[in-house]
Amino acid sequence: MSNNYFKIAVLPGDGIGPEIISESIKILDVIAEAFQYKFQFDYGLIGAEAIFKTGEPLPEETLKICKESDAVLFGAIGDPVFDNNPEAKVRPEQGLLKLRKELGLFANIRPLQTYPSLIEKSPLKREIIEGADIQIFRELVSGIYFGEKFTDPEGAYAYDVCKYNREDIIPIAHMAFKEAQKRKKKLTLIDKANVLDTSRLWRKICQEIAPEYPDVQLDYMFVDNAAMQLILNPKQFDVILTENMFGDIISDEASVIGGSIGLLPSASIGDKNALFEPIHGSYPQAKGKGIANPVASILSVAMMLDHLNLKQAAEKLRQSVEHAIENKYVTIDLNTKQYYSTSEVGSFIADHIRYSEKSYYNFENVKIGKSTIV
Ligand SMILES: NC(=O)C1=CN([C@@H]2O[C@H](COP(=O)(O)OP(=O)(O)OC[C@H]3O[C@@H](n4cnc5c(N)ncnc54)[C@H](O)[C@@H]3O)[C@@H](O)[C@H]2O)C=CC1
Ligand SMILES: CC(C)CC(=O)C(=O)O
Ligand SMILES: [Mg+2]
Repeated sequence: MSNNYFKIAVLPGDGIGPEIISESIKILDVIAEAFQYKFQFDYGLIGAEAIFKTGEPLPEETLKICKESDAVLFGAIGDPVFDNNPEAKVRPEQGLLKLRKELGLFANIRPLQTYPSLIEKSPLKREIIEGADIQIFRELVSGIYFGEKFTDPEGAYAYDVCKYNREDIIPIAHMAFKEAQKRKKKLTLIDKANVLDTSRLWRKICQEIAPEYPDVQLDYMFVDNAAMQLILNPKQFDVILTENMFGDIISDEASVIGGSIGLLPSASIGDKNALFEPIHGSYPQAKGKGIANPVASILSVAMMLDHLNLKQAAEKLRQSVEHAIENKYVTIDLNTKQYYSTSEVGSFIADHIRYSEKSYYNFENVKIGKSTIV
């Protein structure tokens, strides 16, 4: 990887995937110009689109592009054709799961923050959510999503096995402890150790590792209680560490604190590869309507820039996203009375980067799209 030239694998996927990814590419083009970087975009098929075109949810060619990249930018996969057909053997989600496994992306980091101008938009009360700031570390390549599975041909029973090895837990646990050291020094392991052997293994390993991080307070919480505590008192959390399925579920729940799932980005990190994706899915009901919030994907780009060590560009991008949100330049999920389209929000953020980097930014220079006022 040279200092200013980066190969980015781009996998738009299904549903709103292509729409949000096209806003992220718009942003990367502006960042390339403003900061003198060169991004080479190599596009690949994945998910339902890949099944329809090739018969496979993750074609070999896509995997090759990803393995040869400095980072992968992923949109979303999933299509009602498969969601509504339990008999389908080849499914879009298999493409994403296989990609995560093949790239060894063991840690999925999902940051959650609140924005002052969105506090009133949340169904939760101001005093509960104001200032909430949580980093979720979700294990991504083991557990029940990857265990042995079976469906009885007669349809009488089915099972999915949840299995964890020590080696699956240790690396992500260290990452989470280290992150807690940089923050408020509190790590909460969310599990179901009162029932599950796998959860007891997670607790045992965290207890073994904890003495290496004496400044970090390690807490435990059962996942059913955690689902409640996240809504009752999210400010009690700093860094959360959890297994694959619990992390999937509680992070969608936690997105309500920020105002919309359309705001939450993520980084999936492995030893050799890294992939950046919103936490949401393909939101098929919104496909082609221009209403999807592109911010989760755009903030995933900020996480990608951090990973590529382009910290200044990442910081500028985050400032521009905040500027858009604070100026109420948002999609319909955040303001049903006055809203902008997916591409208008992307352009507003891109223009803010462009003009403020050239130091002649003022609000007049920014193209104001036509908002819809209800
Ligand atoms: N990483 C991925 O690619 C994921 C894929 N999926 C797939 O996506 C499909 C739809 O799944 P759902 O359970 O409906 O989850 P979803 O995350 O696609 O949508 C759930 C709800 O979240 C909101 N939402 C999601 N993204 C948004 C955005 N960018 N802007 C504004 N609002 C947004 C909408 O209200 C939507 O009805 C399924 O096929 C599922 O398997 C689901 C989760 C993750
Ligand atoms: C669609 C699944 C494979 C994953 C999921 O829901 C997620 O990673 O958030
Ligand atoms: Mg999910």
